[in-house]
Amino acid sequence: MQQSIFNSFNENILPHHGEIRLYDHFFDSGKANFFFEKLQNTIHWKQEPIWIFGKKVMQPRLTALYGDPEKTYSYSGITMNPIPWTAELLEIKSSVEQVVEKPFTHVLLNFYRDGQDSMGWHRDNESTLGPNPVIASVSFGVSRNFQIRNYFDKSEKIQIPLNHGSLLIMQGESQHHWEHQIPKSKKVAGGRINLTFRKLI
Ligand SMILES: O=C(O)CCC(=O)C(=O)O
Ligand SMILES: [Fe+2]
Repeated sequence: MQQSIFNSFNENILPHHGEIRLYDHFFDSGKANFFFEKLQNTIHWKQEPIWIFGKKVMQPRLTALYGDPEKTYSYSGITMNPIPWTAELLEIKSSVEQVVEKPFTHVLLNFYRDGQDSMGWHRDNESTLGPNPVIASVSFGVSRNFQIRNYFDKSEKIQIPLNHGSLLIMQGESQHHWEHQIPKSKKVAGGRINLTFRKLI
């Protein structure tokens, strides 16, 4: 049986204002290996530009958006059209939904090819995600550090490794009060695929 999201084994990582919970071995290593290979080879990965302070820059990673066809997703000045769900993505989505007990409409995928690929500080607080979004983040491949800091007091910082097959759930006020990033690392060798399931309203 799947664990409930409110199970005490998966304690809230945040000290206040929102919830972030980690399920470290959500997928066993056999399943996680299968999904990493499959996604690496079949997802339509692209390197897309974004706008930062009025400047167009290439994102330091590959991305893709899959999901229900009728809605597009916009962030950092770009609009992405979803590609229809694949069998593997639907399988991962359904496992995650059994824990979260809420449906998702889209998944944003990130492929960090090596330690030089990264994602900068941000909050997932676009109005199309609703006021207190639930975001479920699945990781396959090499472990990368996930850093979280208080948006209003940047000295309050938390770091956790996101391992092969892990599931991280962010909800409540977390996207108002806290920002997150995947920093570059000289120590990392190998690729990592991350999927963030979202509900667009
Ligand atoms: O790669 C990760 O774990 C973070 C992804 C993320 O924050 C996002 O897609 O918004
Ligand atoms: Fe994010």
